[in-house]
Amino acid sequence: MLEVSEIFVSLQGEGPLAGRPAVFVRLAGCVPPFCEWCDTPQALGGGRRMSVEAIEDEIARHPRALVVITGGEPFLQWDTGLERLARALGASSRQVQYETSGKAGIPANSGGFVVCSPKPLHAPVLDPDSLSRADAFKFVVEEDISPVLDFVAAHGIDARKVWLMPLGATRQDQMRRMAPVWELCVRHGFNFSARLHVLTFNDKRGV
Ligand SMILES: C[S@@+](CC[C@H](N)C(=O)[O-])C[C@H]1O[C@@H](n2cnc3c(N)ncnc32)[C@H](O)[C@@H]1O
Ligand SMILES: Nc1nc2[nH]cc(C(=O)O)c2c(=O)[nH]1
Ligand code: SF4
Ligand SMILES: [Mg+2]
Repeated sequence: MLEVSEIFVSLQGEGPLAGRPAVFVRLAGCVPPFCEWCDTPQALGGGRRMSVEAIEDEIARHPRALVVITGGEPFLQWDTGLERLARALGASSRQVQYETSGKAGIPANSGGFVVCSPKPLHAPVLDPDSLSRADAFKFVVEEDISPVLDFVAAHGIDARKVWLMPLGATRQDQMRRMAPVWELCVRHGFNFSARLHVLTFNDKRGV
């Protein structure tokens, strides 16, 4: 069984696969300390208990090539159902992409494209083996980029795997921070990620 916050169909709004049609499975529960600016506080506690088969059935109703598994912290539920769901999706023609902070670890055989969004306050609990399994890193930037540069240097991360994304759960905050974050990407040779769903729908949920 898995604790689910929501399942919805949309477009991937951020990161390396932005723009792609996708089914989103948002698993419930995260590891404290929570990010003070988390834009999905409804997913930090418990969710609706669903069997892996029921989630597969729900996903099957939406013929999208990409399944984004997010949260909360999805890998918290690896041993209690997510591994089984990942295997079932792997056996289908779907591509899986994970959104993770990395603080619950990243399994060796996730079978998907892992986008890790490390937070400075979690850095002490992130294990190097897990981080080596991330396919891309998406850092949320408010203003000061030095924690990102320190993290990238400490873990020897290739700039081509790094995306900077402006902090902000509203259109107004995104608009305000896009230019400075864009400039930081230009200066340091990082990729830029907008938050397309926020720019398009502001702080609406389930998009
Ligand atoms: C809600 S989190 C769920 C996945 C995982 N817990 C994580 O943090 O990566 C999904 C993505 O939204 C980002 N995010 C959350 N709140 C945000 C905010 N206020 N502004 C910008 N990005 C935010 C996270 O960094 C992460 O990349
Ligand atoms: N459209 C859309 N794209 C997203 N990419 C990652 C999301 C997430 O909350 O993990 C997200 C989300 O909530 N909506
Ligand atoms: S790790 Fe992700 S889900 Fe958890 S509090 Fe931070 S942004 Fe929210
Ligand atoms: Mg989101």
